[in-house]
Amino acid sequence: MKRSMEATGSSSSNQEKRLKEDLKQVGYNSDEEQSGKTVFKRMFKFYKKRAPPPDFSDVIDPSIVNEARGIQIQSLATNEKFLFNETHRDMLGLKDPSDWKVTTIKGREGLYILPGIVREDAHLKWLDRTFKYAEPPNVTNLTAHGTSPTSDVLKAVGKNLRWTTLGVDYNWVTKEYPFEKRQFPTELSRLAEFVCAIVGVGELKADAAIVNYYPPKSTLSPHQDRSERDLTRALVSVSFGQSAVYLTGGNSLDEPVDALWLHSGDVLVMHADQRLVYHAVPCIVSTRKFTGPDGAYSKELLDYASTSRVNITIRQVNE
Ligand SMILES: O=C(O)CCC(=O)C(=O)O
Ligand SMILES: [Fe+2]
Repeated sequence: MKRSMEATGSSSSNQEKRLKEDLKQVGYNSDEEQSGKTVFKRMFKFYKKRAPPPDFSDVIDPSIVNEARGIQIQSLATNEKFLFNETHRDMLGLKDPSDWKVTTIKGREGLYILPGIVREDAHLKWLDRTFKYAEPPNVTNLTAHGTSPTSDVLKAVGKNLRWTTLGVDYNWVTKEYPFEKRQFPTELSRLAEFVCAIVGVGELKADAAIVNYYPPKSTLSPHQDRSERDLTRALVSVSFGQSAVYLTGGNSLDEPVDALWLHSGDVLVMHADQRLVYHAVPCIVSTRKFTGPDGAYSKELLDYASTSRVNITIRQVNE
């Protein structure tokens, strides 16, 4: 996969220039500037920095067309085969696909961003669910320490929760998925199946998900998701709560990197040449407050939603 530097306006030399200027501002000397870090690691560090906060003016807003950066937005032609029904509206909380828009980036064929396709009234319901997902028998980062609660996860350990694996459980140490699987939430497989059908990236029989919980200062380091057994299948990610700067690069850490905003209710699809690219979340940025209908959600959930972020990546691991 090669990207046209001119077309996207985000050539590595431009990025290098900005990063160097920024490094100078924070008092790094030229030896450290040339420390041999990859383009991706420098970008990650740039956006991770908190004091002073980074300049976000280069972060792409996927809901705005930007010719210079190669950002295109299209409506999705809805096909009668995928008629929107009550399940999509009520269980998945999706907007009618005739209102969906899909954003693509020149040179990143296979990457799709669907801004705000989850209905406003469904964001808190999804966030609430993500803490139910963290209950046994599902595995969390706290399970191995024996501190994963059996109920009221948010109230009990919300600040320490980082991830939950669902369905076929990813093994973070061996970076492998086992062959056995547990029951997988229907709403997640339906969401991914529906999105993939509408975007037109082939079938996805989702059987695994990783839920990442991001309290305000947390990050996710640059990585590729390559352990799923069939890498021709798309990966579908959906975000809730506060916004993230999402970095998307190439198949190596030295290729150009784009920074995108991902907001609550946005879906991102990685497919084809974009399925294996390095990506990362260097920072969470507070952009909105959640109030919700009176008494419908706990104070803890409203606080979490108003300060933190949750992302679910839905995957097909087995054939
Ligand atoms: O939080 C995100 O947007 C990305 C999560 C991710 O890359 C992963 O779970 O593999
Ligand atoms: Fe990932």
